[in-house]
Amino acid sequence: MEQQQQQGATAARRMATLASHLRPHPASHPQMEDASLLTGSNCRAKGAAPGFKVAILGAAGGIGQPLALLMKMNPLVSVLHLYDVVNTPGVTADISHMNTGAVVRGFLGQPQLENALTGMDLVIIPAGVPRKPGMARDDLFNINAGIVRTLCEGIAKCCPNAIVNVISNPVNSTVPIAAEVFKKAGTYDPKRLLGVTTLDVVRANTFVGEVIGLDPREVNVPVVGGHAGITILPLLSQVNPSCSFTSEEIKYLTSRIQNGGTEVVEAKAGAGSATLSMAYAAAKFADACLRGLRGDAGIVECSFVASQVTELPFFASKVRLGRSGIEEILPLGPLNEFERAGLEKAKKELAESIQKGVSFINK
Ligand SMILES: NC(=O)c1ccc[n+]([C@@H]2O[C@H](COP(=O)([O-])OP(=O)(O)OC[C@H]3O[C@@H](n4cnc5c(N)ncnc54)[C@H](O)[C@@H]3O)[C@@H](O)[C@H]2O)c1
Ligand SMILES: O=C(O)C[C@H](O)C(=O)O
Repeated sequence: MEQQQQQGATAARRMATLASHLRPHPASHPQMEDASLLTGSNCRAKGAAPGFKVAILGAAGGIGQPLALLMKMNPLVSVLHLYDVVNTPGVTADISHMNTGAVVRGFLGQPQLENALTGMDLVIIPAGVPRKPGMARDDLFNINAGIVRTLCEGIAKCCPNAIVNVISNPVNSTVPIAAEVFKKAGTYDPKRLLGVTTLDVVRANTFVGEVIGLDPREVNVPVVGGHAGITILPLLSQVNPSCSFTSEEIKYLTSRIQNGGTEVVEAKAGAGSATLSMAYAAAKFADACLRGLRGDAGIVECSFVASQVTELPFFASKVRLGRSGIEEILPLGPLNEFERAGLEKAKKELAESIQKGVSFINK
């Protein structure tokens, strides 16, 4: 009797799956946004393992696509929403065939933004234009500021408690923009808004590993300040494992880390900026946020966040992640003279970039 009931339930589920794939669909693709497949934040999606719900905004882009692939591979993710203004049907179909746990759904264009965001635990934003040779990140402000504002208005409305990871440049301004949007909406929680600076740490670990002859996975370099040129401040005096550098090495490493983005922009010669290493870095950071949400202890990453570590309202430094997002902002630790001088220069530029973002929303 019990066995017959089980067989009946299995057959019904298989029929429903088949029907959902055969049903004519407005977006002409079975994996695209469909109200019948959307679940509340407490429900488990059809066929999904327990886990977190993650949205990527700008998912069809150079970063978005490999990031979608990496998040589909993350066992902590049960539902993955891919939103963009172009090409999400193809990216969604492609990624959804991976036999990993997360259920993937695509959302195309502004009318589908709210469905993309509803019920999300983590929203990652790589939407926006990238640099071309000769440009500074700040040259992207005019286009990307408006994109980030619109997306954050959607977050405030549809998933105000989500952790938000901002990748879109200029990060030193887009994070303050996001904060101002959330303040206006009455949903701002500084513990849940994080600018992604992980690529600076990833690069620093790689370049320092090369110089000292260590596997980069065994190296940890804190990189503080912000995410543009001289605001990127690697603390080479605090490298773990502890090591010393000549002054030539310090100059070389600092400059290479600060200009890592430009190195890629120039090598790509007009075809964009870092996408693959960035997707790796973003996936690493998102995984840390999810492990924090799960309640894992001792998760520490550098990130550009609302901060009292300096007199500036935002600053990148080590933060401890937990169930509520940022649980602690760690102090900078002792800086040497070279780093103190770098910090003063960084703060001047950072203050202007932060103010530019704040004024954009409050003009
Ligand atoms: N934080 C970092 O360390 C870091 C590193 C690399 C790149 N970036 C930045 O990330 C951004 C994206 O870079 P990319 O190489 O992926 O660019 P890309 O042009 O390849 O992709 C951007 C995607 O955003 C989409 N998009 C544009 N407007 C949108 C909107 N309103 N809503 C949703 N999606 C929208 C585009 O359609 C495109 O698919 C750039 O601003 C770049 O400077 C940041
Ligand atoms: O350099 C860029 O424009 C992209 C990104 O900020 C990077 O550091 O690679």
